[in-house]
Amino acid sequence: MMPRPTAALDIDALSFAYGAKKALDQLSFRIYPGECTLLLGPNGAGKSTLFSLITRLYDSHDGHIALCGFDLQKQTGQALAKLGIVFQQTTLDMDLSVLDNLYYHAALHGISRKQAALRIEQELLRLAMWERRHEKVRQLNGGHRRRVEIARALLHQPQLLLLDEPTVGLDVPSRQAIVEYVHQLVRDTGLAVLWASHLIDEVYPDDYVLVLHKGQIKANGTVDEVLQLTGTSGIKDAFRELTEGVAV
Ligand SMILES: Nc1ncnc2c1ncn2[C@@H]1O[C@H](COP(=O)(O)OP(=O)(O)OP(=O)(O)O)[C@@H](O)[C@H]1O
Repeated sequence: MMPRPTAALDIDALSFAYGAKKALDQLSFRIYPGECTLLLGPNGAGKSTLFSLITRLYDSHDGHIALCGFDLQKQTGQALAKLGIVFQQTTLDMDLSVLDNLYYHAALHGISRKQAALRIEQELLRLAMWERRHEKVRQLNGGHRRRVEIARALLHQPQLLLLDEPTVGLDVPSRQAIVEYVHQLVRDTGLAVLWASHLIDEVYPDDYVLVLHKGQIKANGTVDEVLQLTGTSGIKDAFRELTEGVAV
């Protein structure tokens, strides 16, 4: 058997508390290149806390996080260089053009102008946004703004992409386009994705599913494995079963 590649994200016995309130309790899981993992959890499950720890907004000395083999605590710069993120709230500059937003971000990452031009063209073409590159972000609809944010998160060629509910507030066609685009990207480039979502219908059959509830992992596996574990025939029912009657 071929040895598995290094995990893009390796979380080991990770815990975190806000004062006396435990938000994450001994989380361990891995995501490998070319895998899309949907992180499902009801309100308060701990999704935002987990993302804050992976992006190092918060720090935990209780457990370990490694990105592509780099320890987030000891090799922070190398680890974070492997990470791209799209936050729930847009962080684009509304009054700059699509291109200027992307050049600005590339400069922050130390990418040369020439290299940035190549990367920006590649990502905007892939997202069908190249034609709109001179438009101000303010003129774009929500779905197109999201695409620009995804392009931006990919400019420095990360190996792990974190998506924090990227389709919230979008209409169905825009949502479907983003879900399809991200899955295509995973298939084509071997990117690893951790996608926090409330929307069960964003799960594809070959995705991995991680169900978080009250700071603990309730299930972690392929869609089929989670259905088997819960004895259900749909991921919606499985989620309900695992989170004990919490409304989806
Ligand atoms: N700053 C904070 N101070 C105290 N407790 C907090 C703080 N932030 C989150 N919590 C608590 O930690 C737990 C996990 O919250 P977290 O925001 O990570 O969940 P979530 O899954 O992202 O929820 P949502 O889907 O509502 O954003 C919850 O019980 C929450 O009340």
